[in-house]
Amino acid sequence: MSTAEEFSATGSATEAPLMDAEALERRLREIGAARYHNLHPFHDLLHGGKLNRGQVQAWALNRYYYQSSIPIKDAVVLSRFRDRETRVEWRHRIEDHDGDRGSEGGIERWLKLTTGLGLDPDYVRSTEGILPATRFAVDAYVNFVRDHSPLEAIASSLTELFAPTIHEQRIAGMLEHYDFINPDVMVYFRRRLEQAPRDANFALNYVKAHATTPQMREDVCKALIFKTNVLWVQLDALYHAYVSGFPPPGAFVPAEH
Ligand SMILES: O=C(O)c1cc(C(=O)O)c2c(n1)C(=O)C(=O)c1cc(C(=O)O)[nH]c1-2
Repeated sequence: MSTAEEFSATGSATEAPLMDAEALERRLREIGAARYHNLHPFHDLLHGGKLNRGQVQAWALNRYYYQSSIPIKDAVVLSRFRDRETRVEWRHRIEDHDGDRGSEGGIERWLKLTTGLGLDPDYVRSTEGILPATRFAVDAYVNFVRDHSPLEAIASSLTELFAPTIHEQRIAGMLEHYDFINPDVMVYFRRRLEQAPRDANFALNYVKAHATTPQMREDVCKALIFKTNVLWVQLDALYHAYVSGFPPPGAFVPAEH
């Protein structure tokens, strides 16, 4: 059933708002259960210890582009709100990733991982070796929050509802299976275990309160589907390049195959 059909079947603008909000949450959780990137075969390989160090390097290098674009995306989200309360709530997301003078943020924590994996931080920061599909997908996310409604911009962050489970799997799986991974380089994910639930709960409560019509609820669901696709295609591209073995011209080539 499409999201449009589901909402015309289960809700109307005249129904009690609480019911509509609960139906929306159920639908969002169904979308995550069916489409989140924890289901992607690349993650099975990564968390199950089936990749070599070069393939893990390729994943971390590409993922840096996502990490470093998140605060840019969040600055765009913030710019969509005239309402001070929402901006005040949202701005810590930028600080979480950028840190501050004298305090480290998520981007630096990510560089601990890439450096621990043996990648030169200047090379990682340059983003020169990333896959074209990584760049296109991540840029599409930034453009989405600029070009869609502020409600959809917030809704597109809702994949974070499902992130803590995958972060736990990743910490445990990678520490268990790879001798080149140690707890120090996994600090990024440990920190996200506290940050992601707080952010996801705000976004969920926001869309439940502000998506007050069937069309708005439909738009919220579509924004989440869009975002699951942003995540999924990045792993498709990594799989094609580094598992199937077809890196596109100009992309990072691991020393270890
Ligand atoms: O490792 C992951 O699987 C994963 C997924 C996601 C996500 O679901 O978008 C984020 C993160 N990590 C993450 O670390 C992060 O900071 C983050 C921010 C956002 C967002 O959309 O604003 N998603 C995610």
